[in-house]
Amino acid sequence: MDVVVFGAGSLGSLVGGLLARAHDVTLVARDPHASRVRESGLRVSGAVETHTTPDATTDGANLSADLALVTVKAFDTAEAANTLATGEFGAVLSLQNGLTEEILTDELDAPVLAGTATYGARLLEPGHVDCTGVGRIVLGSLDGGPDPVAERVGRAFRAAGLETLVATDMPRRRWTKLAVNAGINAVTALSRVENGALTDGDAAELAHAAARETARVARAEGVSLPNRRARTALSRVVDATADNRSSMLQDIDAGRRTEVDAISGEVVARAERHRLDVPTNRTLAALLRAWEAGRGLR
Ligand SMILES: NC(=O)C1=CN([C@@H]2O[C@H](COP(=O)(O)OP(=O)(O)OC[C@H]3O[C@@H](n4cnc5c(N)ncnc54)[C@H](O)[C@@H]3O)[C@@H](O)[C@H]2O)C=CC1
Ligand SMILES: CC(C)(CO)C(=O)C(=O)O
Repeated sequence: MDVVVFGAGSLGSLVGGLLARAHDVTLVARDPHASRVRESGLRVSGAVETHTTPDATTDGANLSADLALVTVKAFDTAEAANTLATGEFGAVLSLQNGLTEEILTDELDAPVLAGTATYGARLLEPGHVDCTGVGRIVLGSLDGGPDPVAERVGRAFRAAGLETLVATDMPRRRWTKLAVNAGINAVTALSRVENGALTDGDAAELAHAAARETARVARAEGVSLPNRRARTALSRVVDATADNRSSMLQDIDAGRRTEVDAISGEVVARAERHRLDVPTNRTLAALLRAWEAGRGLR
């Protein structure tokens, strides 16, 4: 399979590097990472050790491939979609946090698949990505149900040794992940604590309230996500990732823009469409956006 990875930073370099063990991969990345990969290949270290030689470019326009994998940060999705629209792809798959697929479906003719990734990745230096944890990629039809394109992509991922599940219930999985991120990411980022601090107490209650509100909005969107399921998912992720600093907290630590708009902000935006009030997400989004504005990041 030919694969273009649009936005090869941490996650895109890891997944693209692993896919290059079995497929023709082109990374769309920034320099100096792109030029280093072209010169010396891509080193993957940590939980998976390998060295592969994907192609790499800084120009994502006019490319064509069987699959475009979108791994830019959520706030770069619209620009990525505009650039990808100049090319031709058999399918497009996002592995980003937050609800970004709708931005891709608006711009692109190719079928857009939904995906989630629990692999951990960190770009250590140009040409070198660390796999901080082997997780799983789950992908499938954006609307749910069986999908031959998703099956084909799943087989290609597994052929390259990536842990991959093709699921028929992506709507519920996307919203469950959003509920978990709306709870954990926003609360840990604002209170500067590891995920494990949300095991109990007031901060945990706040995270669960954000997840519950998200589940309510999911149901208004026609997705069956009971509060109980969102609560259990959040508690499981807190336990499984107790020592993690969430990606949003890492962004705050590094003084970078966060993915608030695609997580808490998206819950608020969708709630408004259904005339629902989501006061916890509204407050969390406002505080995160105020932090970004105060640092000139928005
Ligand atoms: N890093 C991780 O372990 C995981 C990340 N994710 C999600 O994956 C997405 C990406 O996260 P990271 O890889 O950590 O972010 P990152 O910031 O390391 O990578 C994104 C890359 O896209 C590049 N980029 C953006 N626009 C571009 C353009 N027009 N042309 C070329 N390059 C462009 C940026 O320069 C950056 O290197 C986020 O939504 C994140 O939440 C999900 C699971 C795990
Ligand atoms: C699952 C979780 C909350 C792990 O930290 C995550 O997705 C993130 O940090 O973005």
